[in-house]
Amino acid sequence: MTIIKVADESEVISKLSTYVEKISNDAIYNRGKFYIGLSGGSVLKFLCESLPKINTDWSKWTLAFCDERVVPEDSEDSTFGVYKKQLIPKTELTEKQFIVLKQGVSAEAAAKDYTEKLKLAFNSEEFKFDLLLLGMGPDGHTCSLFPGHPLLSETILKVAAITDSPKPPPERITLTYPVINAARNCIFAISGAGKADMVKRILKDKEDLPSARVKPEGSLYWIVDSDAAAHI
Ligand SMILES: O=C(O)[C@H](O)[C@@H](O)[C@H](O)[C@H](O)COP(=O)(O)O
Repeated sequence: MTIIKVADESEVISKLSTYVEKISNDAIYNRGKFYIGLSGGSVLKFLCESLPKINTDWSKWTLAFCDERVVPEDSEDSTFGVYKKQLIPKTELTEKQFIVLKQGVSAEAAAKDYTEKLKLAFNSEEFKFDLLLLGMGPDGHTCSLFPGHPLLSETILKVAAITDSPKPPPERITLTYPVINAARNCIFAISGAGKADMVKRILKDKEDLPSARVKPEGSLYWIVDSDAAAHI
């Protein structure tokens, strides 16, 4: 694990650009494609600002979601809805490159459908992402994997439904650890004093919280600004 401490949120955003640029260009050079998993919450804002700055072959990108809220795409709670408005117009990406949630069905049906879409995108039963961009909530959750939730021990499903998310909205789909930990790279991007206590509990005290269970086969980076890193 590499911990990268930076001064503030704008440096989190510029570090993210540097890492995503390098990882995407390596993947495209070595395998001709780049598979990335995006998150919502504060990471969404970081990515909408940092991705348009990078030099890459956008046509080789496939974009999926580490988790997504089961809401209509035009709702402001839809993670894809925000990327559609705030990222696509600033890059050469097209909507077709995003693997999106099926609309108008239950969380469980959406999770099954998403699994099928990932199988097609990867042309495999194994979903090996080049990069997952992750956020961490103040309770230590990542994706929609919350402390104490039974989904933490899911080993069969690759994409699971959750209908009792403590963070609203309650219905979501999420990647599970077998997929997260198969990734070639995972990056947490964390900013602000509100995350400082949890950053310490995870990175210093090594508490067994959901974000601490992200231990990919590949590389793991935590980009943390000085407010979030205050206690480490
Ligand atoms: O749907 C969501 O909210 C996200 O996809 C989620 O996984 C997010 O990354 C964490 O909840 C952290 O969010 P914050 O960075 O806003 O605390």
